Parts: sequence; structure tokens; C-alpha cells
Amino acid sequence: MQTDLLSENMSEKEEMKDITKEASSKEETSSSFVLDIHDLSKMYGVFSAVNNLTLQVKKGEIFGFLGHNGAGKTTTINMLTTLLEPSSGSGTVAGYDIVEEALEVRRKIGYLPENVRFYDSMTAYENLDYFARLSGISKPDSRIWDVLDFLDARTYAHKKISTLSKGMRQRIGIAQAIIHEPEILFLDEPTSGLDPFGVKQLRDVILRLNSEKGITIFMNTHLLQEVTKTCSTIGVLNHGNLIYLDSLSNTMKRFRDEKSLEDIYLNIENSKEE
Ligand SMILES: Nc1ncnc2c1ncn2[C@@H]1O[C@H](COP(=O)(O)OP(=O)(O)OP(=O)(O)O)[C@@H](O)[C@H]1O
Repeated sequence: MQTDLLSENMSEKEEMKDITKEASSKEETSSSFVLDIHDLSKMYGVFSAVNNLTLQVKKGEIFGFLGHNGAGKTTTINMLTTLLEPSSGSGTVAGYDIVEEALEVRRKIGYLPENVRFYDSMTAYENLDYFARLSGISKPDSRIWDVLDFLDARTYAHKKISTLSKGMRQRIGIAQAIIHEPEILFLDEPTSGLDPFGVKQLRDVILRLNSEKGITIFMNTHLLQEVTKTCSTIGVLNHGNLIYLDSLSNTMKRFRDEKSLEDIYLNIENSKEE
């Protein structure tokens, strides 16, 4: 990948607000953060998978959480979505404590895990109806069609999940994750296993969810190009430690001499090793 591509990606982002700069403003109040965690850690026995993670994500951001395999990204998302109790530290998501108010957090978030699970012998509509009722939605039918229309997935409604392609399963997974109109959507490696066309379609969906529905996005990924095309802010996790946090625009400026996204990433990782 050449610098031309970097510039092209950057020009797409030039109008994007410098979110990190704003987030660091002293006038910032905690209420403008949809995610606010302090010294969050997770130990598996004596092994520290996530180590004193402190992080804020503003409403409306698309946050890209980067890291190599085993860095601790999924463990972090599992803590933020209340699936896993932290060993220490504290945090709020959508204003609710991730330990003390886990049920309230769950009502306010959507989550698309890396391998989303459905009832495969049921249709997409039946799966969504089940989740909509579980979420206590009063008029599930109209909500399901609204979401399917937004995702351009109406034609798949009455197909069995087992007959859907990976890309379409992901789309129904997103429908399930947003059926209850969450404030923040967590995505764990959402483009994993998709072909280039599927990757582009999913990227467009993520951008529209953010711009048209106002949903804050927290996305785990190791695909660097996806980050430049989607995210406003990036964090890099390395062996459970947050080693980098800044807006995408600042990152591109800071590393303007690097030839590729991979070089930027390696520069960030190496600078921590030194
Ligand atoms: N239940 C568990 N018990 C023990 N160790 C675990 C457990 N779950 C995860 N780990 C370890 O914690 C570390 C972080 O794992 P995690 O899945 O959070 O990383 P990741 O960044 O999401 O990686 P990947 O991109 O491969 O999914 C890894 O070393 C992993 O082996």
C-alpha cells in the first residue's frame, strides 16, 4: 500500500472532527462519554489479559480498537458488555456501572460477537422476533421491518438462517444487535471471513448506523485499512496494555512519513518495546 492510498483515505477524513482533541478538553464532562472506564483489568489466574485499561469514548464516535491476536480485545469487549466481570477497576457504559448495573447496561448496548449465534433452523424474521420480544419491544413486527429496511435485508426475512451467506448472517446479526435501539454498538472483528464486497457493504452499514442513527460504535479489528475508512479514533492494545490512543487524523499526521498502514502500526508497537 502506497502513500497515495493513505492520502486518499485521509482526504476522506479531513472533514472529520478531531475527536480526541475535543475529548481531552478540560471542559469535557463525563456525561459526554458513552463509555468511561478506569483501571479495568482482567486476570485469568496469574495471567493478566487486560491491564489497568483507562479509556473514554465520546458519544457519536467510531472507535477502532486495534491489537494483535491475543492482545486482550475480546476480553475487553466482554467486560464492557457485562459478559465478563472485571478483576479490578471500574467503568460505565451509557451511564451505567458495568458491574453494579449490568442489566441497565445490556438494555443500552448492542453487541455483534465475532461468531454470531442464531437459531439456524428458524428464519431471519423468526430469530429477530424472538430477540425483539426478549428485549421487551412493544411492537416487534414494525420494528423488525424498519431495521430490515434500514439494512436493505427485507428479502432475506423469510429465509432460514442456515441458508444465508456469511455476509447476510452478519447483516442479520447487526439487525439483532440494534433491534432495541442501543446507544452504543460493540463489534468484535465484524469483517472477519467476509469477501471484499461483503467488507465494503458492512463498512457502509457501520457508517450509516453512526451518521443516520447516531449510534456510537466500538469496533475490535486487526484490519488496518478498515480503521482508516471507518474510525474516528483508534486505540492500540498490546499484551493487555493500551499503548496508543489518538484521533485517526492526528495519527496520520504524526506518522506521515510512514509508507503504509502496516508501517504505522509497527512503529506504534515498536516504540513501546524500546
Ligand atoms: N477464559 C480464558 N482463560 C484463560 N486465558 C484466556 C481466556 N480467555 C482469553 N484468554 C487469554 O487472554 C489473552 C487475551 O485474549 P483475547 O481473546 O481477549 O485476545 P484478542 O485480542 O481478542 O485476540 P484475537 O484477536 O485472537 O481474538 C490471550 O492470551 C488468551 O489466550
